[in-house]
Amino acid sequence: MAARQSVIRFADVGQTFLGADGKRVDALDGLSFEIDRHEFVAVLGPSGCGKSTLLRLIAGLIHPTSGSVEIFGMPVVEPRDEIGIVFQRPTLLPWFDVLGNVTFPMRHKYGFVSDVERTRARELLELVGLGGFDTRRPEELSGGMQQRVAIARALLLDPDILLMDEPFSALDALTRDEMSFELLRIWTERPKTVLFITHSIPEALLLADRIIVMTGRPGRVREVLDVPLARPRSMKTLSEPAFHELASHIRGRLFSRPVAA
Ligand SMILES: Nc1ncnc2c1ncn2[C@@H]1O[C@H](COP(=O)(O)OP(=O)(O)OP(=O)(O)O)[C@@H](O)[C@H]1O
Repeated sequence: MAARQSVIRFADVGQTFLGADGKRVDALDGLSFEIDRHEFVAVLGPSGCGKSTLLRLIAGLIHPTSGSVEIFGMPVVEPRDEIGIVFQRPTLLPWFDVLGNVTFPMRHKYGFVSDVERTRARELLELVGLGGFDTRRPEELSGGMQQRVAIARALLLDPDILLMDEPFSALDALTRDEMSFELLRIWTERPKTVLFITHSIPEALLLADRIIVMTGRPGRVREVLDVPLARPRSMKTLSEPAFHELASHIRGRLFSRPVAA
């Protein structure tokens, strides 16, 4: 069996912000966990518990007030190419066509896009099911299609780590299920370490190897749960008894208060 390799490591991380009213907001407190290479980990927690903050820490967009955040054993000091990010909204640039949007990270980083990268971008568009859509404008695409473009863009620099912040929450329920299965297919074809933030217990169970369940603010780890559901997962997975047992367990954890130590 291959040795486990920790890719993301949070050690006793605390994050405090100063609100607009000058009051201190403790967003995270004593947060510790590790994520292994090519693991798919979902993060579930009540609104405002610091899930996006956790993602921004990994992305190097903010720095922890206390504790340490490491990627591949090195503290995160700035945004890195090893990380691709997909947000809730696709945030496509309306003045670029689909290909221009997917290749944007290259243009932003190097000031130009090579033919090799254009070819790679077209391959990624095939991968996300948008082959032949290169010259379309974002406004011509549905929400699900735009989010596929955002996923292709996040994969352009071939990141080891994919951070996804509620990427499907703005989509209708059917498209959301479809996108979940698409993401699993992409992850199988191009293994990545994925951290996926969601409010949806079924979505977390369908996608993840492990689920980090957080407490309310300040966010801490309430439980890290293995998801032993067989892969490949399909619509059938949703009706497995184990799926329902896990969902009800998580629901109980999310809606119970922590017991004082
Ligand atoms: N830059 C900031 N300045 C001040 N407060 C902030 C800042 N960023 C986040 N916060 C606060 O930190 C807390 C955690 O925010 P965060 O967005 O990480 O939560 P979340 O779990 O992602 O929320 P949701 O599930 O509603 O998206 C919230 O109370 C938020 O208001």
